[in-house]
Amino acid sequence: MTALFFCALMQASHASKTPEITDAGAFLDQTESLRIKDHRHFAERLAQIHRESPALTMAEQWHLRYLDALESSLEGNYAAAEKPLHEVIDHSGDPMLAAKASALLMNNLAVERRYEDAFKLAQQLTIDLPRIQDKTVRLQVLSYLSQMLNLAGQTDLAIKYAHMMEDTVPSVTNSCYARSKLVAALYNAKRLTSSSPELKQVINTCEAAGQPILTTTGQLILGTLFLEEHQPAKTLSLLDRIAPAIRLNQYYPHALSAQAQRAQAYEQLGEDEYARKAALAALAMASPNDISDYLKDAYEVLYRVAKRHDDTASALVYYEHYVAQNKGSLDDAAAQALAYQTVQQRVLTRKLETEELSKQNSVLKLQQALDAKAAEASRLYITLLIILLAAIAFWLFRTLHSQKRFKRMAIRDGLTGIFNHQHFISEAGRVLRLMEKRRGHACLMSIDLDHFKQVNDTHGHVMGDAVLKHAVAICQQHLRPVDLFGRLGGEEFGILLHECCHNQGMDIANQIRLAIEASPMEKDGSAISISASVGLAATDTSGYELLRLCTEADAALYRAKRAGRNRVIADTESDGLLEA
Ligand SMILES: Nc1nc2c(ncn2[C@@H]2O[C@H](COP(=O)(O)OP(=O)(O)OP(=O)(O)O)[C@@H](O)[C@H]2O)c(=O)[nH]1
Repeated sequence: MTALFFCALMQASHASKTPEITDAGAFLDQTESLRIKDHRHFAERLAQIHRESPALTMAEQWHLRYLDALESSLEGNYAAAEKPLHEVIDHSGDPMLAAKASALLMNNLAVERRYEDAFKLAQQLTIDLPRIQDKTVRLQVLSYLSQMLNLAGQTDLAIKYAHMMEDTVPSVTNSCYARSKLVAALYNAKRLTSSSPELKQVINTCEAAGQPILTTTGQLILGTLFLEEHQPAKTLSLLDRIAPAIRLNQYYPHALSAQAQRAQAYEQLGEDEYARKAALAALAMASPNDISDYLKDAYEVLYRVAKRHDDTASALVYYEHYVAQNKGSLDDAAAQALAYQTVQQRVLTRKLETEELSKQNSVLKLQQALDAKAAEASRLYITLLIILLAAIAFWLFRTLHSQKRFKRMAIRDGLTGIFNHQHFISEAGRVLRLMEKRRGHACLMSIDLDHFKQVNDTHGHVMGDAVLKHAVAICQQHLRPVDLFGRLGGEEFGILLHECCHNQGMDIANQIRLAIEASPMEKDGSAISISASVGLAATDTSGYELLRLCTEADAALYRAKRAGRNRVIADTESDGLLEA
């Protein structure tokens, strides 16, 4: 019975005049709108546009090619339609036209029983569906999809697409198309009874929409349901009522279906002779190689009637035909279902492969992201480590520098850089103990600049500092690294000469004094004369005790001052003072 809906879109044509082609695009659109309503007029207009060959844009040329393919399809010449439809799909560059071409090609392929190719297109159209925004095209695609899925036994999907059709373009005609697909799917799903509201709706809507073929299709389904519900009288009454419309429509599947139903109804009523005649009338309509459910029903009726009347030979022949039709019909259904499953399986496999690839891709991406993060973290750690090491190094440097500074501050005089008093005394004590052990000699000098107060008073304190540094530098020129040199306070300095006896000490002290005297301080082109008094004590005359050496050197210095300054005086054991 599904076949009733299949390719049932052609309607008896009405003669009408063809206008002149002024706007080719509009002319093509109007022509397309006639494709179902008025096939003859549609064909005439196509012939006209080819005859008059108006100048067409590229888009119009593609549209015309599609309409030519549509015409071939409506004429049943599916082979002629296939190539142009493929060209429109692949090269027109117009997604809506390509969608219409795909839907039409899918329908043609199904009619030719090339189910696998048809379902491949159905699969693609299902994917493209959300992008098909043009409502008319969408309606057309949904209609073909519902039909295809119904063929494949996917009735739930077929019902879903039929509902979507009704929502797409609300109009009586579209409602008729949508409800036809819905009823076909519901019937196939065995969800219809003779009292189902959907059935009444489709008959009434299609009648109101002026769609006689679809109206009759609905009515024939009702007839079949009456038969399934064992109400043959109702079937016959219905068939009588719609007979004029069937004759007028001249639609072969309807005529065949009606005849087969009539045979079944008579058989159910026990009217075997009427049943036999009706079944033979059905067979008479068919071509020798036709395979259909209606022929199967007719042969079944003939077989049972012959059997009941003990016409075994005829019964056997009819039974063979019945089996052939049944097998053909079952084979066709099986081929449809198998093709659908094959395409679905391929799609599923591709999907799984894609998912697997995308999973692998995700893992790779994740890995890359992790690697990048790890590299970033490593860079961060390295940077932090470098900063930390730099901070530690800086801290160490600062600490060592500070320690060095503090150490220096602890042992050196801030102005002159030589040992301070405390460190000089401690070092001098150590060296004297060493000398005492080795039985070596050392000399302790106490040096004091003369009249230094006057330098400060005359030239200022800053100049006084410069003179102090100048005097220290002169002294250092006469000392060895092993000798100790310290500032004992103010303008007074101490020197401990290492491995040095009394006489050597006197010589060095004198050299220093003379050098100071001979090196006046330069200031603004004039010279500031300086001199120093020196007191000397030596271990070979005063022993190794530091306190005694200091006391004696100081006493000698005091005497040098009193004796007139700028001189060296040594304390001796015998005669007290010895002036150099
Ligand atoms: N510019 C400067 N002056 C200092 C420093 N320490 C001490 N003095 C000064 O040195 C002077 C020492 O003076 P005095 O003790 O009277 O001795 P003097 O003037 O050298 O006289 P005599 O020692 O008797 O020859 C004082 O004026 C101190 O202020 C210093 O670090 N810098």
